[in-house]
Formats: sequence, structure tokens, C-alpha cells
Amino acid sequence: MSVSVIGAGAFGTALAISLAGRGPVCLWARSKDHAKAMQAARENISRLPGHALPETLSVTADMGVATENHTLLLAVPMQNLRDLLIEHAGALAGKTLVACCKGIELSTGLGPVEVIRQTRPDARPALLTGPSFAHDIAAGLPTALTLACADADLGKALQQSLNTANLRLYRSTDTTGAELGGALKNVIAIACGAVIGAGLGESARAALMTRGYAEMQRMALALGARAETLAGLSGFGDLALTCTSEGSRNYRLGLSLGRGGGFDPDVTVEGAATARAVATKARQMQLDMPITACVVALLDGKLTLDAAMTALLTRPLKEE
Ligand SMILES: NC(=O)C1=CN([C@@H]2O[C@H](COP(=O)(O)OP(=O)(O)OC[C@H]3O[C@@H](n4cnc5c(N)ncnc54)[C@H](OP(=O)(O)O)[C@@H]3O)[C@@H](O)[C@H]2O)C=CC1
Ligand SMILES: O=C(CO)COP(=O)(O)O
Repeated sequence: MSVSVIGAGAFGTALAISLAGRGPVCLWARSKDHAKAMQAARENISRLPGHALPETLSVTADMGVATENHTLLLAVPMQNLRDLLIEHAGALAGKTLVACCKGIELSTGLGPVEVIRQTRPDARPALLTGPSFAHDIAAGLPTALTLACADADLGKALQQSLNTANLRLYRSTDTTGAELGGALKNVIAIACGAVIGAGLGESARAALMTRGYAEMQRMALALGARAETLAGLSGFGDLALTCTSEGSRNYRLGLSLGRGGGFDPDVTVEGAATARAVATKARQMQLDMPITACVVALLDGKLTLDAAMTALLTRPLKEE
């Protein structure tokens, strides 16, 4: 199965580097200048500096060339996925589309697999998600991810073709659970970063991670996900990584909120839009998601961190 990676950000480049260890891979960038710069330097200096592109990795800005391969990994931010699918509708028709983004679309409340299903009903959708920093993957460090695909046979085929020397894939048919785990953990990571940034301590972070996980499960189970998916790499695994490492941009945004500092608006932070999408969805579904609500209020400047902590600590006492 030949593979192209669509989107030459940090994650797309890292996946392409890892896959190139198995054979030819094509990496598509939307900008001709970006593609040319990568070809010249044999490195993605603007998005993933410090990692050489292997010889088996070709770079293009021509979607026609990229879609000569049948399996396409879509590695763009969640809020840009629909635009990509619409802009290149013809070229993407009938392909196997593996979403590699983590988030919930703000305008619809849908996850990546659902957005693919809605915009490209002729495509065969799947999702690649789990605890993994782009720099770790590109450096060849060991990583384990979930490959979720509702079509069990296609999932098995993708697991075989996308597994690499340092990327071990576990498969699942629960796309709902996998996409919600990857999306919701980013919201909790912002909260955890804020707590650490404000000096409230690691005990408070452990409490937030645990109660955040309860929120993740509440929404995911209500939407038909399986509890064991949330307990796996795409949920618990990614929550553990993202809530404890400054390698995470979501966590770093939280840190700056907690410290009262600024944050570069051009950095991809999926949890910000996703927090808003999830809060809206929770209201519609009448689900109690107090940590998510506090993250939205913090992001909107409607609540200070002190007031958010007081709000969380003074909620009615309940059974765990
Ligand atoms: N970085 C990481 O460690 C990991 C990231 N992910 C997920 O991967 C997804 C992408 O993140 P990441 O690669 O880090 O983000 P980056 O900010 O590094 O890159 C985003 C890329 O998407 C491209 N892009 C944006 N909009 C479009 C569009 N409409 N059409 C085509 N290309 C577009 C950008 O192009 P341009 O350069 O031209 O602006 C850029 O190359 C996110 O959902 C993230 O959660 C998952 C696991 C790990
Ligand atoms: O999803 C990730 C790790 O699994 C990357 O996290 P950030 O998007 O917060 O950097």
C-alpha cells in the first residue's frame, strides 16, 4: 500500500519520516515555496527542524502527484480539515483517508472521522491517534498509536501498512472513542498546564487529570464510545503524555494562562477551539463537564484561575 501524507506540519512530516523507513512516501505541502524549501534543505525547517528527510521521502505541492497513492494520511489541524476535503474533493474521491488530527470541529461539533464521512461519503475513513510528539517519532523513538477504522478488514490492512520500526499500531473499530479521546485530552491538558503554571501543585494536577478523564468518559460513553477505548492509547495514554509534558502545545498554553503570560496565536493548539465545541455539545446533551466549562471561561477571560479553582472545589460533594 503506497502512502502519501497530506499536510507538511510537524506531525505530517514526522509520520512521513517514519513511514519512509518502509519504502517510498510522498509528503504534500499546500505551499509551493514550502515544498521547494524542504526539497532543497532535505528538512522541514519551518515546522520540524532538526530531522533530515530520508531519500525515500519525496515532497510535492501537486495534489495530483500526492493522490497517485491510494492511502492518504490527513495531517492538518482539525479546524482546517473540512476546507482541505472540500478544496481537493476531486483528487480525494474514493481514497482511503486516515485523519491524523485531534479535535472537534467548532462549527458542527463533529470529530475528524465524521467530517470525512460528511464531506467525502465515497471515501474510506480511518483515524490515527495516540500519545506521540512529532519530534519523538521523527527521531525514531518508540511510539504506540491507535489505528481506528469502523471497517475491521480495512483497519487490519492499514495497521499492517502503517506500522513502522518505531511506530507500533494497535487497531480498534471504535472511531467515536478514539476521536473523542484525542480531542478531549487536549482540553484537560490546558487545565493542567494552568494549574502548574499558577503554582497550585502536582496534587491538583493529578486531581484534574482524574476528574478530566471522568468528563472524557461521560461524553464519550453518551455518544456510544466503548469504555476500553478511552482507557487505551487514544484516551488515557494521550491524556498522560499531554498533561505532564512541556512538549505539548496545549499544556504550554495552559502554563502561560496560569502564569498570566501571552501565547503565540500562530501555534496550533487544538484544545482551544475544541473546548468551546465540547462545552456547546455538553450543554446540548445536558452533560456535566465543569473542567471544560472552566477552560472555556479561562480562555475567554471570563474567569480568573483562582475563581475557576474555587468554582471547582465548591461544587456539591458527590460519590466518585
Ligand atoms: N505535533 C505533534 O506532536 C502532534 C500533532 N498531532 C495532531 O496533528 C494535527 C496537525 O498538527 P501539527 O502538524 O503539529 O500542526 P502544525 O502547526 O505543525 O502544522 C499544520 C500544517 O497544516 C497545514 N494546513 C493548515 N491548513 C491547511 C489546509 N487548509 N490545507 C492544507 N494544509 C493546511 C499547514 O500548512 P502551512 O505550513 O502552509 O501553514 C501546516 O503545515 C493536529 O490535529 C495535532 O493535534 C497529533 C500528534 C502529535
Ligand atoms: O497530541 C499530541 C501528543 O500526543 C501533541 O500535543 P500538542 O498538540 O498539545 O502539542
